[in-house]
Amino acid sequence: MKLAVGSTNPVKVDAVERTLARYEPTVTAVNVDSGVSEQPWSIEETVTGAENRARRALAAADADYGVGLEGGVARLDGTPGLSLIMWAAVTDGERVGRGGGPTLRLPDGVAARLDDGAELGPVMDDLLGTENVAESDGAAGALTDGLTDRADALGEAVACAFGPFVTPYYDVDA
Ligand SMILES: O=P(O)(O)OP(=O)(O)OP(=O)(O)OC[C@H]1O[C@@H](n2cnc3c(O)ncnc32)[C@H](O)[C@@H]1O
Ligand SMILES: [Mg+2]
Repeated sequence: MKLAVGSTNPVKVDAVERTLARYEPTVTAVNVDSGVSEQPWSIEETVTGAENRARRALAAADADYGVGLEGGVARLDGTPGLSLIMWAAVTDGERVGRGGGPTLRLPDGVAARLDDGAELGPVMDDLLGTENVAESDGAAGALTDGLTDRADALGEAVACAFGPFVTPYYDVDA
């Protein structure tokens, strides 16, 4: 399976490679514009970023599928505070599959800085005393003491987005 991933962030490439290992993927990382803010602030904007990355990656590389991953934040109905969300999109050039990853609450101190216009990656680095945590364990790793991490979390979104392409069930009547 030939895949074009719409990011050069190693954690995103790793998430795709590991999740789809069964299909022995060859992965090309493509530096595309997400077409949304650096820090998406809603489910809609985050999904749109993932879709744009998937389409643009497929257009730029010789691949069977384009895969886009986008991180965002959102205030979700029924939960307090600000949540970190993540979405994946997959396209074969015709259809698009979408899948969400885990959601976790951000600390209120982090949320306050995002409210002031900051991006999550640098704010997490300030909190943790790290450099580029968004390219390794991520907020998901740091805020769970490693019970999960950003690659695993993004991988769940990738798996869910691939459903329509790797099963027959989206094309039949139930
Ligand atoms: O190079 P790209 O693909 O853009 O990788 P990125 O790390 O910037 O990832 P996103 O654009 O999808 O994420 C939007 C912002 O949210 C941050 N972010 C998302 N998930 C994160 C995580 O688990 N830990 C730290 N920062 C995260 C990220 O660093 C950006 O500032
Ligand atoms: Mg980014």
